[in-house]
Amino acid sequence: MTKRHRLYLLLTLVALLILLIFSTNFYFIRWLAVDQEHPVPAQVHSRSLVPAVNESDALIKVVGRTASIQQLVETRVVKLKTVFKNRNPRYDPVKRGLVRSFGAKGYNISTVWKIASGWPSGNEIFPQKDEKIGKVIRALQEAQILRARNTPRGTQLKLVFDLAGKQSVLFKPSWYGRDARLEGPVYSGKDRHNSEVVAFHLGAILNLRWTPIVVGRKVSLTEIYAIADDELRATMIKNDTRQCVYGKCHYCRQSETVCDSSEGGTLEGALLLIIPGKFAKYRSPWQRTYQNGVSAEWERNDGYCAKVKEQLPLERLLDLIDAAVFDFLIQNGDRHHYETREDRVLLMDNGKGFGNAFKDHFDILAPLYQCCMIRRTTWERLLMFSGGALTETLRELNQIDLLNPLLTKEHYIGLERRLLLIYATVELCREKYGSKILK
Ligand SMILES: Nc1ncnc2c1ncn2[C@@H]1O[C@H](COP(=O)(O)OP(=O)(O)OP(=O)(O)O)[C@@H](O)[C@H]1O
Ligand SMILES: [Mn+2]
Repeated sequence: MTKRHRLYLLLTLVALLILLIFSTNFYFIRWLAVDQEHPVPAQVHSRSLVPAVNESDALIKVVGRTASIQQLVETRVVKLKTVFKNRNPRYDPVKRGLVRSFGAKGYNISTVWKIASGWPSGNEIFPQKDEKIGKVIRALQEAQILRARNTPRGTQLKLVFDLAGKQSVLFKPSWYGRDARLEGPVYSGKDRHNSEVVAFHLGAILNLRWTPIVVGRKVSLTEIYAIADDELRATMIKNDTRQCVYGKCHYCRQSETVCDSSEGGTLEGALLLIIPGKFAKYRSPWQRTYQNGVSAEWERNDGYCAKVKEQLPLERLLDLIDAAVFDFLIQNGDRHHYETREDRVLLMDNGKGFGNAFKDHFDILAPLYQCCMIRRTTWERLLMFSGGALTETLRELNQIDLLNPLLTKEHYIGLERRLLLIYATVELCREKYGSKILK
């Protein structure tokens, strides 16, 4: 071999070596991106592979990731088949059954509360179809309020009323008008009483009957003052002639009151029937940090669900995914903790929904798109209410409430828009992993 030949051979070997290193790396990166253990749609994952950034850019990175998944899902919405866009005739008898059950009707005050307290089983708080629901609703709307006090439970202003017939209820007052539009983080603002009522109706429609029974009601704070205990009275003040209250709680301030209206002399609020039984409280695995610019692990790690799967039984995870679907529809991004009854997840505290009809906080759906699974029963129920049937049914239930209209037209439009986003998310998961995503 000449010197020249040896040089050629050496150069060829070096080139081959470089090629080998390059291709191994390429396959390694691809393997990372496919990520079998952490089921996330492939496109979702690769589009979210944002170049590494320094810590101060962390939020941008997080926003970039969620936004790219959202973009992908939004693109998929356009291609949804007609089953997702047309009405499914099967919803109609279900709607009629619900409207009949929920329709307010006459009751006996000495038996009505016992009926309701006998219903809860596991996390199901009321029956699927029972005209006695209408009796409980009417009783909540009409029963005389005998005593009132403050409760420090939770962090926001809440009262406890003792109703005739020996039943206590929680009262969450109205802080906003129906067309309020809250900007900023998803958990902004105070409770929305209408959200509590709508959540009850939506839970019935989706057959996630895990919410308390709730009605809207106007109460006179002047009358409440007369039956309030001393502690509550101490937080009730007059503004001109109107009676106001600020209560005692973590976020209660004398400068932040709710008051009787000047016209009718009443204040709107939601009356929540107290769910009997013992609850356990857990930190949500998808809890937010509640700090601007600080992200939680679930916001950074697309493979986060694999970790949650190691820590929770499948049933709990499926409950949390159902809750995420529910919360995404109402736009409640504040389920920092969840409570269980007989080991099943409750949908308690639904006051942070419907803050902004024009906004879809997509990351509320993270449990669904990060785990890529959903209960088959939930999926089929969602499909039953396609093509506008969801809000048609919801409007009819909402109409039964004394505070109707509970939502503006824009909120109903928002609900339908989000339902399509849920369909598209599940379809993307199904395309990637097949029908095994339905549990
Ligand atoms: N309908 C109900 N039946 C029984 N208990 C209830 C009901 N609603 C709320 N609670 C209890 O009261 C606690 C506080 O209620 P809620 O979570 O609605 O208040 P909050 O002020 O929004 O609290 P947070 O700021 O922690 O979200 C709940 O954790 C739950 O244990
Ligand atoms: Mn809350």
